[in-house]
Amino acid sequence: MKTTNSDPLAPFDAVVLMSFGGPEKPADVLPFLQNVTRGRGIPDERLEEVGEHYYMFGGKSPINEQNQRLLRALQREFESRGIAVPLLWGNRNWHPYLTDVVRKQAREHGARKYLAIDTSAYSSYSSCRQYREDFAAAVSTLDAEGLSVEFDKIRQYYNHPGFAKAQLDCVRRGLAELAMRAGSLDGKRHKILYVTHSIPTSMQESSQRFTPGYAEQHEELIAWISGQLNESEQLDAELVYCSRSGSPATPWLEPDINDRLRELSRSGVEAVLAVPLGFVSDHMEVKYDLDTEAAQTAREEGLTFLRAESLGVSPIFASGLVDLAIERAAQVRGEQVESQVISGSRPLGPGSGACSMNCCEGPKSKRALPAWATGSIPG
Ligand SMILES: CC1=C(CCC(=O)O)c2cc3nc(cc4[nH]c(cc5[nH]c(cc1n2)c(C)c5CCC(=O)O)c(CCC(=O)O)c4C)C(CCC(=O)O)=C3C
Ligand SMILES: [Fe+2]
Repeated sequence: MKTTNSDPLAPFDAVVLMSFGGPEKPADVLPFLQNVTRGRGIPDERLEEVGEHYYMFGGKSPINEQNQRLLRALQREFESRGIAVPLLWGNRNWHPYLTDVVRKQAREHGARKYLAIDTSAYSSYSSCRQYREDFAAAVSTLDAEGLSVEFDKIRQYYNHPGFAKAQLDCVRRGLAELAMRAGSLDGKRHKILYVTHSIPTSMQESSQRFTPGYAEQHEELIAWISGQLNESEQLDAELVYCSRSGSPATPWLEPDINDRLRELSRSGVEAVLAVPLGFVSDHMEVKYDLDTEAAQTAREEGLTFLRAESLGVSPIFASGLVDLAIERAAQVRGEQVESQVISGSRPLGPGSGACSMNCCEGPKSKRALPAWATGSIPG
């Protein structure tokens, strides 16, 4: 992206890669799960079950190492563009916590204005607004300690060309592998399942009040990817969900990938390429819910199951994130910026790089929380 400013990230004093966080060792698992589910009404049985997923992988989530790799990729991208702003890493649910990282930076370097790059591409309470609540909590905790800080964040980036092209690459490589294994691709026997994290249908509804909703954003990206694939790469594709939690009485987005695999197998499908579209790297959901559980379901059904790579530290993805940070900084400086989006999509928000003030409203219990309204463009 072209910029006339000598510091393309001005007025920000630091950039923070903001993520979910995950346990490092078995003793971390329970306190981590308690952090995640505080006030969220998740049944104890579900917590025990999810705890088992972590113990199965030695009590260590893959997410922190993935974030450290992404951090290094972003740092390299900063260096190649001559960006000297410090790059930090903070989490919502585990060390290093956002508030601790920002406190240190504010104390030691006087940094006040932070721009967050978060690891969620789509709009929803869990993937957008909850991060803004984290910023609000950090602001108020640090304010009480006499430290004044401010946050802004890049927009949700499901329709940014960097993210989208990096996903397309993963799909293409997955299809090539499927073609190699099966001899060739076959529209009748092979299928693409795009997989994302399920959310309660109430959360889906609140995600679509001002912008295309969580599910619709995935559908837009899937349509774009399908349009980019060659004729020889065309397979039927659909969106399915994983990682449902909460009470069975609460409706969540469906179909679940396991249910869909069983149906597909019974309708004559022989091989499936699962694309983890909702995850930017190999999180526990990818390692357990897809590579372990869904792979097992497929085996039981006699289906060939291939999992496309997740983005990880794809250079197109990392460089896209830096473009998004530059875009946001320019908007905050009041410059006219053209938001880059894939064809058939439009930027979120009326001229704002971020979600609108009232988007992605959370459950009633959380509504009183101040969400740091980046861009603060109402509605
Ligand atoms: C949309 C979405 C994303 C994608 C956007 C983003 O990345 O932010 C995401 C990411 C993640 N979710 C993660 C882990 C968990 N999510 C849980 C629970 C929940 N997730 C939800 C939604 C999402 N979650 C929801 C609606 C709940 C129910 C409770 C509530 O309403 O808040 C629970 C509690 C147990 C359970 O019920 O499963 C755990 C342990 C990890 C870390 C994985 C690792 O360790 O690698 C990551 C990256
Ligand atoms: Fe989650």
